[in-house]
Amino acid sequence: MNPVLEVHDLDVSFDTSVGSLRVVRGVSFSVGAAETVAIVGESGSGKSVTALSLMRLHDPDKTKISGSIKFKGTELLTLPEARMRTVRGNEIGMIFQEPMSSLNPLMPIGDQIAEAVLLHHDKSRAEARRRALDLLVQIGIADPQRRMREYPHQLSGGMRQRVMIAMAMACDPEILIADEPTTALDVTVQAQILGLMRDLKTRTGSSIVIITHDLGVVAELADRVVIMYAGVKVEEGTIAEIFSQPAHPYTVGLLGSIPSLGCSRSGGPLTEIPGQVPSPSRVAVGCSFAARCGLTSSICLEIEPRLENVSPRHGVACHHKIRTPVA
Ligand SMILES: Nc1ncnc2c1ncn2[C@@H]1O[C@H](COP(=O)(O)OP(=O)(O)OP(=O)(O)O)[C@@H](O)[C@H]1O
Repeated sequence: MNPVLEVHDLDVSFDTSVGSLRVVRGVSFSVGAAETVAIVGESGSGKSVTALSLMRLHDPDKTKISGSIKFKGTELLTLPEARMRTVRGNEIGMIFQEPMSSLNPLMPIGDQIAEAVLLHHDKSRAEARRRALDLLVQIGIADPQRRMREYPHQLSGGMRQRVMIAMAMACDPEILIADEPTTALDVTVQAQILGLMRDLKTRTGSSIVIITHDLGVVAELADRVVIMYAGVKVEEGTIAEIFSQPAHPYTVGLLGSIPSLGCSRSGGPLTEIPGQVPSPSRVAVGCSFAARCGLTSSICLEIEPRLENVSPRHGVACHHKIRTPVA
């Protein structure tokens, strides 16, 4: 089956006061129907910039985007803005880390969800409100009639995120892009929101792109994983490949720093990857992970590794790929 979303050789640069900064470099991935793909990496690895590019939400005067982003075969990068507006929200939904910045503080949430319904469907106001109520029930909000009349500040963080999900689902998108949807929430609420997303995915058959720095979230939700580092895709594979046969030292480092998995996988203590993601203005020649990697040799400092497949759907960009014995 054809992928719903196909990103090929995506490159994103920003014009800044210190010159042009290339923050995403040649990233490719695809998302199939009803598939969940997680884009994972530490802060500054280019995940959000990639997500915003999918929706063409960058300031066009300050951003240069090249490559190709095809949604159901249509090239989005050259689509006229008016047509792009109908794709956003109608066919591709998006939820962000901080729902407060996307919700209108002055409007009851029932009205906001109904507005989202009206924006994308030819319905009467009464029908839109009924659909809003139905969505609140679907996302597990207790006493939805009362909640409809409440304002965002009257809801907890978890409830606000549920409302954002309801708004994104109001138009039955083919694909939902979720940028760190659980990062601002406490652990119990995180688990509830992930459960809700899993439920919706099963019920609606939407594809999902989830952006996260947290491999724990990935384990809960994703079918495939794209690992990004300093604007580059360094590894990609199925969830089983990434968790049981990680081949890039960066992925191994990320896995070692997940509390529950870190202990149980290796039986050893939690580890941290030393150092931090280089700023886009300081990306070095060769492998951008070399400065933090325990396997670095001279070739890593000279030649940027290209992504090579170690199995049909498992690709790795590293001169010293780790071969984990299959258990
Ligand atoms: N509008 C912009 N202008 C200039 N640089 C930017 C802009 N947006 C992002 N960047 C830079 O691009 C790099 C990647 O940022 P991005 O937000 O995609 O990272 P991320 O992996 O999503 O991390 P986080 O989880 O912290 O958002 C960072 O170095 C960031 O400072």
